[in-house]
Amino acid sequence: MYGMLYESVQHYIQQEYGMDTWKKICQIVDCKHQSFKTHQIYPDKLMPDFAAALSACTGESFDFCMNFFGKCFVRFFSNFGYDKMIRSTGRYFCDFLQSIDNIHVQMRFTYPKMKSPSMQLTNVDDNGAVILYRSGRTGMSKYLIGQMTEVAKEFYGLDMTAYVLESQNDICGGTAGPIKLTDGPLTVIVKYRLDFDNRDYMSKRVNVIAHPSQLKMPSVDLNVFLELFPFTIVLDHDMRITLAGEKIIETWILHNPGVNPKSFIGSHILERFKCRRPKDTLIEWETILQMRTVLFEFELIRTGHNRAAYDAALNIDFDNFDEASLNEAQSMALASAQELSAENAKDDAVAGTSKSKEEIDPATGQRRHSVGLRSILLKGQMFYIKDVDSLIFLCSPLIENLDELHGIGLYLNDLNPHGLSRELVMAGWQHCSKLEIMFEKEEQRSDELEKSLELADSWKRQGDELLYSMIPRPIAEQMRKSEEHVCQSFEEVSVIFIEVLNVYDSSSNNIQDAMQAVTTLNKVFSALDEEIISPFVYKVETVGMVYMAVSGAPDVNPLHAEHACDLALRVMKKVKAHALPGVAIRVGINSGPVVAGVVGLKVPRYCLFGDTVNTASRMESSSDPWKIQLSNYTALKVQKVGYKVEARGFVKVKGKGEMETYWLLEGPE
Ligand code: HEM
Ligand SMILES: Nc1nc2c(ncn2[C@@H]2O[C@H](COP(=O)(O)OP(=O)(O)OP(=O)(O)O)[C@@H](O)[C@H]2O)c(=O)[nH]1
Repeated sequence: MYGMLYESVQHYIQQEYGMDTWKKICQIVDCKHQSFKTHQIYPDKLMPDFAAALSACTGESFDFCMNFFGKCFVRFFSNFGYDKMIRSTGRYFCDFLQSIDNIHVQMRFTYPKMKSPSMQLTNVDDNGAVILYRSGRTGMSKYLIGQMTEVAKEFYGLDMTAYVLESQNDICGGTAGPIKLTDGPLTVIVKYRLDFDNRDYMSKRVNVIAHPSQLKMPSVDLNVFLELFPFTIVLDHDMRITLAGEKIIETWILHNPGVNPKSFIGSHILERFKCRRPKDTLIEWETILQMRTVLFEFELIRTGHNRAAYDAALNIDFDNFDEASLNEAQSMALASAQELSAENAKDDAVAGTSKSKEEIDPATGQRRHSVGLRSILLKGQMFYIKDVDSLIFLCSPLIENLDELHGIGLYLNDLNPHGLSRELVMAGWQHCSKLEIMFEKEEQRSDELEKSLELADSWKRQGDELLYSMIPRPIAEQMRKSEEHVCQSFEEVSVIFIEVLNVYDSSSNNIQDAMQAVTTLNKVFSALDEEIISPFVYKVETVGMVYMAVSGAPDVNPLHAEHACDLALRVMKKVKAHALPGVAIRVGINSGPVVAGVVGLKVPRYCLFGDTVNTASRMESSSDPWKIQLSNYTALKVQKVGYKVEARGFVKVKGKGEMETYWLLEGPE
């Protein structure tokens, strides 16, 4: 499915539910796309997966989400100026409903690989209408309701409610989980009742009075139609071709060399054509009579393989058919035509059962090339002509560009001059070449955008890592969300100070010594960093040879004293194992209340304030090498849970007087 539909989903989920929800949905769906390219095709199943993920994130039902996506699409396509197209479809909502097919068909140049649904208005009344939706995709029926509701409201000021009257193969409908959206063998058919105020349309429709001059006009001779529309065919109640425009017969012969040209007239339409749109339509008089507002597409069945056979077959005199009189080329043409038509019949038999055999080449999205000529696709509507009690398929060939025109074996002058076919081909051709340039430019731009998004993403990640190294992640995220300054008080934390000893003799002026000291210090501090296990312990800062950490902030942690002691014991062991010559460390820990906050603008730091910090620092500065000194309060806390401590006695601590302290010997068994 084209990226435009997913762009609308992404845009409005971000707008209505926020970027975090969108990111969460992408995670659930495992969607790798940072953005969607309008004209690129993505897997169909993404749409229901997004709906199921949004349903899981918001608690809304799956159907609600698909309905929401349909509304998003209508709001979004105005960005492409398509709202003008909707407004121009007609004065009334019913005019629009009858034009949806046409809208998609007209979009073929812009979305050449589009496999759009077909819609058919089967009934209109003062209170609304009944519409039949056919599609090769499952799960989109509520999406369509969202689209129609939004168009009714936005473009026609109508409050419309839609509900499903009956449906075939539609597995949507309240399913909470993702559903498989496949272009499978099934054709989804859903009949909706649309309730809205339709009195204006009905009144104007009934009161259309033919101009008096029209009443006297003679009925039109069918042959005039056939001249005006040379690809037209006329059908009787058995759906047999009773009349046909000269161009369609000529093309049929071109595509079926060696088959009696006269056999075209009188044959059943399905002997000569495959109905491409609407899919799986019953080609019977009564059914088609109900579908006069629907756009049909019929593909000419061809056994055509090359011009030589065609040229040879041209002079076969089928009226006085005498096999013996055929020359070699004509006999070959006849034989290969019969052989290919048998093959075609076999193909159709296979396609008939699987119904999924697409004539569309999945790689290019174009109709598969025949061995020689391309098949021709006729697009038009079925009209009932009362005078002759016949259906006329008023159509013209759907040709996207000059290459396709040649591929079918036609020329511009084969297309009726007054219809738009020629302009369409030329416009299509120019349009396509312009579009191709635009697509390439857009592809480049979106690749650049994709790359810059990835680059921005990696920069953001690096920035975040840098930020989280200065400020704890929860604090940084809190700061992102609100402008106000972050400052918190904690009832009880444990602060750890670790000083690295004998790394550097400050009296030495020797550069080598200084560089050696930096290397050693970096080694020790890196070893300490590896022991910081978030969120139990957080590294606050390093000042000179001193490394400061805290347990219990920013994430409150009742076991802060234990985690602080565990860190100290691990670090002691690790630095000893490094056996750096002459280097030793000493550790001090204290527990108590602190105030924590981010200070500074240039290099914002997460700092702790309070006497607890000062005392912890004193525990370290008055400790011995290779020793862990605990304040009295911390020692008693951890002793209760099995940590082995040894009383050091009373120590004279600067600014604190005599303090009873303890050595930490080891952790609990
Ligand atoms: C006016 C501009 C519109 C454009 C450019 C447009 C284009 C498209 C495109 C590109 C697709 C995807 C098909 C594919 O990728 O194979 C699509 C699908 C679809 N469109 Fe439109 N569309 C338009 C209007 C509408 C409107 C007004 C409706 C109905 C009210 C509608 C109903 C649908 C539905 C139901 C699908 C889903 C495919 C499916 O059911 O098979 N579209 N359309
Ligand atoms: N690294 C670090 N040390 C701190 C912090 N807060 C206090 N200290 C140290 O804790 C010790 C005791 O602090 P105070 O009681 O304020 O003593 P002071 O008079 O400011 O500093 P001294 O000159 O060391 O006595 C001092 O050595 C401070 O440097 C801090 O946030 N980070």
